[in-house]
Amino acid sequence: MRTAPGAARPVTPASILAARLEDLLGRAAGTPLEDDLRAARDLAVGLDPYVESMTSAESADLAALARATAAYDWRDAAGSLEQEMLSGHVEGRFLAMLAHAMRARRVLEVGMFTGYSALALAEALPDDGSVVALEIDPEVAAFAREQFAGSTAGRRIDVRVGPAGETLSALAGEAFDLVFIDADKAGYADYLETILTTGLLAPGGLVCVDNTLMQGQPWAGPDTENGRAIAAFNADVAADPRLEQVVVPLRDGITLIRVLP
Ligand SMILES: C[S@@+](CC[C@H](N)C(=O)[O-])C[C@H]1O[C@@H](n2cnc3c(N)ncnc32)[C@H](O)[C@@H]1O
Repeated sequence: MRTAPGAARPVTPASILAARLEDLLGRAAGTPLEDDLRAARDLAVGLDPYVESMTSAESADLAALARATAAYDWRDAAGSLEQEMLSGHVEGRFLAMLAHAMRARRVLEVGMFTGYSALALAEALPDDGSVVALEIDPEVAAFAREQFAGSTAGRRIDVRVGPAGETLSALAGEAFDLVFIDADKAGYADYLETILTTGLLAPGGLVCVDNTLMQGQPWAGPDTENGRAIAAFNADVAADPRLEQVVVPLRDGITLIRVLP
């Protein structure tokens, strides 16, 4: 279901919970549960705004990119693109913080959409750093390139258009300090395996994988294709003796993965 410009729907476990509690509170008006439900609603509804307000602000370039993405009518776009795909302020700051902490120079993104996370990462790199951003959809890649052209750090982003399975193979021989996987969920397992086994991850490098909570579907349903893909991916990573990982419950979940020495 693609929303009208500006009217984003809840797509994270916390925002879905908040919307459900809001609905329950409306239905419980005048009952003995009303006060307790209001307290639960306030806790859930206030979480994201509080986290946002206590996180360093996004750059003017990122704010403009987010505004342009929200203003665009994705109902006309091919495929299943929608404004809710954009990672946004807090996740962008989180990725940038990781890039800074690691002193990353080379970053790889699998699944760029309109370029929010690519630009957030590019802003965190030194002048000679670069982000290689993979995207299958040529129209959204053109949208992102336009945004990058009007930004300060956009020149550090190298966009490669095509199916990630193919563009990853073409990158063989290059090594990246930080890899962000955020494309089709059914492809995650293959992307991670390719990255781990073809030298794309530099020694000491980190892989970040987005949407690993998938709106709560792996533990609370409903049963969807994406939910099943993420549940299987998470279980495989958890059982992989080569890896150490932590699932960070930020937005829709980000798993950080490193290869054990
Ligand atoms: C969740 S969005 C990425 C959001 C982006 N990282 C951000 O933070 O704003 C997923 C993107 O992956 C792209 N994608 C889906 N399947 C792909 C594939 N096989 N190869 C490359 N990109 C793919 C989609 O077109 C979409 O733009």
